[in-house]
Amino acid sequence: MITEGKLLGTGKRFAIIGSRFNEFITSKLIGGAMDALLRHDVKEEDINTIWVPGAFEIPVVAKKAALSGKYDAIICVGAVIRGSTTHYDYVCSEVSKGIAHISLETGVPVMFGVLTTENIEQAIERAGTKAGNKGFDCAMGAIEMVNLLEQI
Ligand SMILES: Nc1c(NC[C@H](O)[C@H](O)[C@H](O)CO)[nH]c(=O)[nH]c1=O
Ligand SMILES: CC(=O)[C@@H](O)COP(=O)(O)O
Repeated sequence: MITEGKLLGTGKRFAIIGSRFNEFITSKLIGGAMDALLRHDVKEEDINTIWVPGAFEIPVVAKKAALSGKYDAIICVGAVIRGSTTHYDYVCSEVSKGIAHISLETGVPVMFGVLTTENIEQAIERAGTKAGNKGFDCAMGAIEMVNLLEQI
């Protein structure tokens, strides 16, 4: 019987990929992810934080990380905030599709922690204020997925 995923990251290795666009949000998401990992028995030396220019660049780096065999899970965080053109739609669509595809293609859990918001306020709310920290949540999901996949 597959038990509910354990919430310990003992001995597991994680990559956190953050996009520098809206860095003031991404840095909070990375902090939340680090907090979750360290609180659940992951060693600091087993966490590699990688910065990319924007969310659109996350998938290519996530794919290389997943194929490297160096990580048990990959946590992708960033903030795509709608502007005045349709660029937002294309970035969000490609980032989400890309991340999902890598997970399925490689079998490595690649967590989608990229905020896609209508405005800055919504992003701030999800980066450690009244709506929690999506980076923390994604890291907890990563720990659960690593343990769960070991049991299947
Ligand atoms: N507007 C946002 C972007 N745009 C930049 C793209 O992600 C990409 O870096 C560029 O199109 C070059 O390939 N990125 C974000 O992460 N957040 C945004 O709000
Ligand atoms: C998500 C984006 O790419 C967006 O912030 C860019 O802003 P704009 O659509 O005003 O060029």
